Parts: sequence; C-alpha cells; structure tokens
Amino acid sequence: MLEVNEWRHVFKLDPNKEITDEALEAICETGTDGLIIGGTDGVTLDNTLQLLARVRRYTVSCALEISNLEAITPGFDYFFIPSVMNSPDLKWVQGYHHQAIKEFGAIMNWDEIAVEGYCILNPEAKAAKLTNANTNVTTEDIVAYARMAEHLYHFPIFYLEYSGTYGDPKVVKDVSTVLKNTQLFYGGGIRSVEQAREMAEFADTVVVGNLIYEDLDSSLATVEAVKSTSLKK
Ligand SMILES: CC(C)=CCC/C(C)=C/CC/C(C)=C/CC/C(C)=C/CC/C(C)=C/CC/C(C)=C/CC/C(C)=C/COP(=O)(O)OP(=O)(O)O
Ligand SMILES: O=P(O)(O)OC[C@@H](O)CO
Ligand SMILES: [Mg+2]
Repeated sequence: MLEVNEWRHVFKLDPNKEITDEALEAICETGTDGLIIGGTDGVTLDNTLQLLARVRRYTVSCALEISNLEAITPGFDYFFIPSVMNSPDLKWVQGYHHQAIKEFGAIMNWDEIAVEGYCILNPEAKAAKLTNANTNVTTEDIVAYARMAEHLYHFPIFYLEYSGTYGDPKVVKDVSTVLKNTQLFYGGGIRSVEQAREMAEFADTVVVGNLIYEDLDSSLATVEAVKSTSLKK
C-alpha cells in the first residue's frame, strides 16, 4: 500500500452518487494510487458504509474525507480532515473538528489522520457555498494560505479545490514553489488527459472526481497521464 505522501493520482468517489459494479471495478483496478471517499452533500453513514464495503473487494488504498459528523466510521486506511482555510466561519476551520475529537479523540489512531488545509476557489462549488468560502482572493492570498498550512499549522496536505471547474495552472505552479513538506493536492474540473498532465506538472497529487460519473473512459485515462508526468518543481 502506497503511503499518502507517495500518491500522484487519486479518484474521489462520492457516496451520494450511483456507480455500477463494472465502473467501480474499472476505477479500482486502474492502478490509481488511492481512493478518497467523500462529497459535500448527501453523505450518510449508510451510503458511506455501502461504498466502503464495495471498494474493499480491491487492494487499492482508501481514505474517508470527512464532511459531516454523522458519516464517521472506522474501516478506512486513512481519514482526511478538511479545514477550510478561506472560510470566515470558524466551524468549518476547527469547530466541527473540536466536536468530533471530543467524541472520538480517545479511540483515534492518529497515524491514520491527515488534515487537509483547503483553499476553495470555485464560488459555484457546493463546498464553497456551504462554508461561505472567500473565493475572491489573489494569487498572493492563496500562496499565503499555503505558507500558513506548511509553516504555521504543519498540515500534511494543502488542497487547491476548484471542484466542478478547471483551475488556474499558474496558481498551482506558484503554490507548488513555496511548499516543501506539505503535499499539494489539486482537484477540480479535470476532463481530459491534457488537463490531468498540466496539473500533474505542479501538484504532488491530482484528484479526479466528477469525470468518473460523466465520462468513465476519460477518467480512467487520467491515471496513466498523471503517473507518466514528472513534477516540475
Ligand atoms: C473509531 C472511529 C469512529 C474512528 C474515526 C475517528 C475519526 C477519523 C474522527 C474524525 C475527527 C474529526 C476531526 C472530524 C472532522 C469533522 C468535520 C465534520 C469537519 C468539517 C469538514 C468540512 C470543513 C467540511 C466542509 C465541506 C468540505 C470541504 C467537504 C470536502 C469534500 C469536497 C470538497 C467535495 C467536493 O464537492 P462535491 O460534493 O464532490 O461536489 P459535487 O457533488 O458538485 O461534485
Ligand atoms: O469533481 P472534480 O471537479 O473533478 O473535483 C475533484 C475534487 O477536487 C472534488 O473535491
Ligand atoms: Mg464531486
């Protein structure tokens, strides 16, 4: 099993979306480095457990990206905890986290936990709306969030999140140059191998989500595209 810090390509599966057994098998057997299970809305304990049981038939490693308290369950290789750095609302930065750790802290295996410092940049994304993220930011603002993630908070992951739309490669490049220890995730709007390659030049890890549900074959092709691209930092 690859450690998270070795992940180059991952698929994000949404428990709130339908996927056939054939499509799920194709995703799990592509040679992708990992799966992230998560979504912004409609994620329940029931649909999370169902998807977990289905992906556990394959050897690919799997992280639960926690978006609400109800759907927290053991059984994953990793637990990713988003903290939305550009939300003015404390509950999305650390409020729910405090509540969850009050409940689960004593039984948590901290080696399986990775905090993701999120910077959400598409104002139309559900996650941006939910968290009231301030998407009206400059590249300098974003770079400062990245530096905070690495040097103030020592987050293992900084996540440039454009969910639903293709982001700005120049922003990804500029952020990549200031991160040394914190892993840069890019996610959002990847719909072709060219886009996957472009972001893979600067992001340590490229996340492909909605394309799985819109054009399965194109999503499968992003694995090789990312894994054959060398980082340019
Ligand atoms: C034994 C046992 C139970 C073990 C588990 C212990 C454990 C791991 C406890 C967790 C502790 C903890 C600190 C939990 C955090 C709790 C929490 C609710 C934090 C808030 C997270 C947060 C900021 C959510 C906001 C939304 C968000 C950023 C979601 C991430 C996913 C995302 C951006 C998806 C993309 O959007 P999508 O839904 O795909 O959009 P479309 O449907 O339009 O595509
Ligand atoms: O669904 P897409 O737009 O590919 O985005 C992937 C991921 O970053 C969503 O959290
Ligand atoms: Mg999605």
